[in-house]
Amino acid sequence: MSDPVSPRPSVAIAYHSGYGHTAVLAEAVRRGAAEAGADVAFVAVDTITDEQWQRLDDADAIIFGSPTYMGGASAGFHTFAEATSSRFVEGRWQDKLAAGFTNSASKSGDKSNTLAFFAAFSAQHRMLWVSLGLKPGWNSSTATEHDLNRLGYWGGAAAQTPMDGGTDTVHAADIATAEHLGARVTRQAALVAAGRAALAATV
Ligand SMILES: Cc1cc2nc3c(=O)[nH]c(=O)nc-3n(C[C@H](O)[C@H](O)[C@H](O)COP(=O)(O)O)c2cc1C
Repeated sequence: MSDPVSPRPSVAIAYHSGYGHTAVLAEAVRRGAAEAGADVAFVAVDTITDEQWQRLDDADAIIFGSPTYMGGASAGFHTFAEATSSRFVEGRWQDKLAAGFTNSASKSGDKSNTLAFFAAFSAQHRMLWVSLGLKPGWNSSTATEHDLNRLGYWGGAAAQTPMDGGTDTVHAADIATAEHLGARVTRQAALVAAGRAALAATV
């Protein structure tokens, strides 16, 4: 993890995307984190390198992303998750912050399962889960599909993209919600680092 007195938290985004939609969201998470002041590592988990594994190990926070395939995270993400088992044994990611995002074709599409998996996976690594931190959008007669968190998730950022649409069809509100997640995790990581530094100064 970064120096506890550093004001610039290190945030890694570890994602899989089969057809590019989730990659658009990952870019949005990256933008939100960078604009909030993070030093961002951007990792496509199906092509992860030794250097990128090191960036994950060094990060203050890791934000996981995957499309929802067959009611859960994709096989590409699961391959990565299983490859982290030595880190799980060693507790190498213990006390890092964690968060997640997903995308699917259906409005629901069982995305909750994917976010719940990310939370369980993070808990196995003894990480600290950061929720989306937004009220639900698009849930009253005056609300619209352009609201942040238009799909009404709490565990993480969720998006819906037509399965036959190009990467330009990822919904602007979902992109903004993903940017929010990146910024929120960055702020929480800065707070935790500051708190740890303050505690360390008292002993
Ligand atoms: C193998 C497979 C399984 C899928 N399963 C689901 C699903 O369970 N629920 C859903 O809503 N969409 C499902 N979809 C649609 C994808 O979630 C959707 O196309 C998504 O935008 C793909 O993201 P990507 O471009 O990052 O791969 C599935 C697509 C594939 C290829």
